[in-house]
Amino acid sequence: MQWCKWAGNWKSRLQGQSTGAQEEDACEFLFKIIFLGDSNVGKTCVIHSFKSGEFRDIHSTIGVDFTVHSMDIDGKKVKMQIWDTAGQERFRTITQSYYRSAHGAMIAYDLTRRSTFDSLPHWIQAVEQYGAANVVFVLIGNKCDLAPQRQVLFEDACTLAEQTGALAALETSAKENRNVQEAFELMARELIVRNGCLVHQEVQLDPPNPLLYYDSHPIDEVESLKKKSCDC
Ligand SMILES: Nc1nc2c(ncn2[C@@H]2O[C@H](COP(=O)(O)OP(=O)(O)OP(=O)(O)O)[C@@H](O)[C@H]2O)c(=O)[nH]1
Ligand SMILES: [Mg+2]
Repeated sequence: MQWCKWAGNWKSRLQGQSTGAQEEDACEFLFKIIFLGDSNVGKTCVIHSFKSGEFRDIHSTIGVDFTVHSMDIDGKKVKMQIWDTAGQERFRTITQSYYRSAHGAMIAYDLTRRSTFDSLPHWIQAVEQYGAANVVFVLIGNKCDLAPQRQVLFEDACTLAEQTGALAALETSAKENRNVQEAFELMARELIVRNGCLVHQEVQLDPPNPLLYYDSHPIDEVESLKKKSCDC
């Protein structure tokens, strides 16, 4: 099994205690997450898998889509407002305007297509340029169910994560629903630590193209988050 080499002091961030100030326990959290990456890497499928646990073949995104999914983390209700952007070049100007108020960015590549990994520095730079300061970002190598066609080593993703200050590098499969919940939980835990208590009014709900709202699903224990690479 490959193990993810998290960048930074990830262990303490996954312990749960690091959010332990008593006043936070009563808080609800709302975080805006932007999902970026080249076209066809599987961004929309990963989001759908996160919400429903199911895989569905989906048409290429036009512009930006929006959805909300709730999580329960150590008894705290965390709403993840997810902005799914189109990877196609022709939508870049539109999508960049959605970076501004994001707390976190999931930057995805297709591990069977090297060119999508080579694009990551571009996406990271765009987050730095158009996003707020200190946006938390995670590198997502999707389609790990297609391991025989792999063109990107997991070690390369970990190295890039470390070099660029990413919170982590993970490999996911939207098709087999692997590491998808964990990727979002990792992001949520980090954002709780960094942002503390957020009121809903701080993030405006102004979706350009609303999708469905889904109920919350309890997610797995913290320990399982430490094993976040695919078995592929
Ligand atoms: N084998 C496999 N195929 C996947 C996976 N995730 C997505 N796909 C396929 O990859 C293709 C692209 O998926 P999308 O989710 O539409 O990709 P996207 O990144 O949202 O693309 P844009 O909206 O154009 O930016 C589809 O044919 C999916 O069926 C996965 O985990 N494994
Ligand atoms: Mg899409």
